[in-house]
Amino acid sequence: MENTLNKAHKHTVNVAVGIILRDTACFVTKRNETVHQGGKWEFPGGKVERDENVTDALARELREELGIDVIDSEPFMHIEHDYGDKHVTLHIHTVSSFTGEPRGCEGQQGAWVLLEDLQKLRFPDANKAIITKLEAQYL
Ligand SMILES: Nc1nc2c([nH]c(=O)n2[C@@H]2O[C@H](COP(=O)(O)OP(=O)(O)OP(=O)(O)O)[C@@H](O)[C@H]2O)c(=O)[nH]1
Ligand SMILES: [Mg+2]
Repeated sequence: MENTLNKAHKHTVNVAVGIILRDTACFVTKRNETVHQGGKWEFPGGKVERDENVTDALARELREELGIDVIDSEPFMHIEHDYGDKHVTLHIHTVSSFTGEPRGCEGQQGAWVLLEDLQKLRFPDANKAIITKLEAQYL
């Protein structure tokens, strides 16, 4: 059974994802139209590189994408999702301590959104469980 699982998930892409929290809002960005799941909102982050752990990848991606330095992050949840064209494993952390002011450093749109308003935005399908858990935990 374990072999079957390993085989099925051999091509999963490991992604470090940050829920940037301040009071009752979180900072989200919009994915470029041309990329996988383009045009949808996302929690900032990106692929974990070889020889990198999730915490390091998260810090690197948030520095590159938002220009912030993570002081502290906490594991929030894991999600595996198969988009058909791509299988992803999201390693999601909450980030409530950081320096700098987040902005879209790579030209992407960014916004502070109240947690209660997240469900109004269009996110990739894998993100539904994140929003459900955030609402349950913080609202
Ligand atoms: N960053 C991020 N990726 C997500 C989320 N939800 C989700 O399904 N993904 C998927 O995770 C995958 C990797 O994320 P990414 O495109 O940000 O990776 P990256 O920054 O390293 O991009 P690059 O290496 O192409 O420059 C994408 O296929 C994306 O569709 C999310 O909330 N945030
Ligand atoms: Mg990214």
